[in-house]
Amino acid sequence: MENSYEALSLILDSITEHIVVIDGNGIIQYTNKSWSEFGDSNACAISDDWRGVNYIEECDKASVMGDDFGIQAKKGILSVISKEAPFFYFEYPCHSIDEKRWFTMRVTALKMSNRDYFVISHQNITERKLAEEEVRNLARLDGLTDIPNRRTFDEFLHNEWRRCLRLNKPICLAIVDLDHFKLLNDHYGHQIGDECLIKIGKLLKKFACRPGDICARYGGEEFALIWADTPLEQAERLSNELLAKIVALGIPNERSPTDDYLTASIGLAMSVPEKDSNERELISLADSMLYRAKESGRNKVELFSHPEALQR
Ligand SMILES: Nc1nc2c(ncn2[C@@H]2O[C@H](COP(=O)(O)OP(=O)(O)OP(=O)(O)O)[C@@H](O)[C@H]2O)c(=O)[nH]1
Repeated sequence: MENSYEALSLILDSITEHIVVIDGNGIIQYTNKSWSEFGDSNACAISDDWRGVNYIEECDKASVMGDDFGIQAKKGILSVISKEAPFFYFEYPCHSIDEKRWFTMRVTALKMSNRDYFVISHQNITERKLAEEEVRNLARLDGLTDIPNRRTFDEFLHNEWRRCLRLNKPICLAIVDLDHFKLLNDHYGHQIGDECLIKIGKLLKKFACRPGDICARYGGEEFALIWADTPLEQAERLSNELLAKIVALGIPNERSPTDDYLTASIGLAMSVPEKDSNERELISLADSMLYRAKESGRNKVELFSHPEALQR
């Protein structure tokens, strides 16, 4: 095969990685075709007129415009130029208006004609990132109802508890347990039971809309909702609304001794987290309120809050 500059340049132009070579001062010496094409399609001014452009300064410009990855890229390039690191590698998001995208950036040193150069290559890793995101989502969600699972719920509550502690804000937890669900399962079959759980999951999603909210499948026919930074009266109103919506689904449960249609009971608890307290107290309070709701007739909300929290 021909061993010429032209042949090597054609080879570099044929690969999908975006490659740019800079000198020790950051001045661009070479770019391959993929690099220029990517620049063109993303309206980068330096894509075709790159001669004399300082790549490191371009990273600076990106960071001034709020791109933290520009700062990381610059640090990485400088660490290889100063021989502090043998190479630099990082993954960064670079989303366009209509598409999620991720890239890797790799910086390696290159000695040519006794001069130091640095090869910076960018590779599109969007496919891998989307697959990883999908796996992460599957691990976070309950397989039947497609809402967060117990593990996600526990993590979320732990974080929200600490956030509300820092901000001195109230946090509410509602444990929602379907009434006489065993009778529904036994009478109509497990598959119909599953369909009910899916409907309840869909409904719960509508009750967890803000960033501090979550709904989750807590156990078999038990669900949970967290409403962070929410006063008890508002959580009580939401809980009652949820019970009414469950009845309005009109799911028959004719063997139930308490109602002809599927209902639920809710144990609701509110707390304003304090130092040395933890979220387990809130869970056990909501649990005991749920027990009370079941004991006192079902299809109702029982609530608890620390008396001092009520005064805030
Ligand atoms: N179809 C279906 N049923 C489930 C699932 N997980 C739990 N269950 C059923 O939920 C029922 C829960 O029964 P219990 O704990 O006795 O509660 P309950 O009948 O709702 O009675 P109360 O809570 O006292 O009103 C059991 O029959 C479980 O088999 C599931 O994934 N699918």
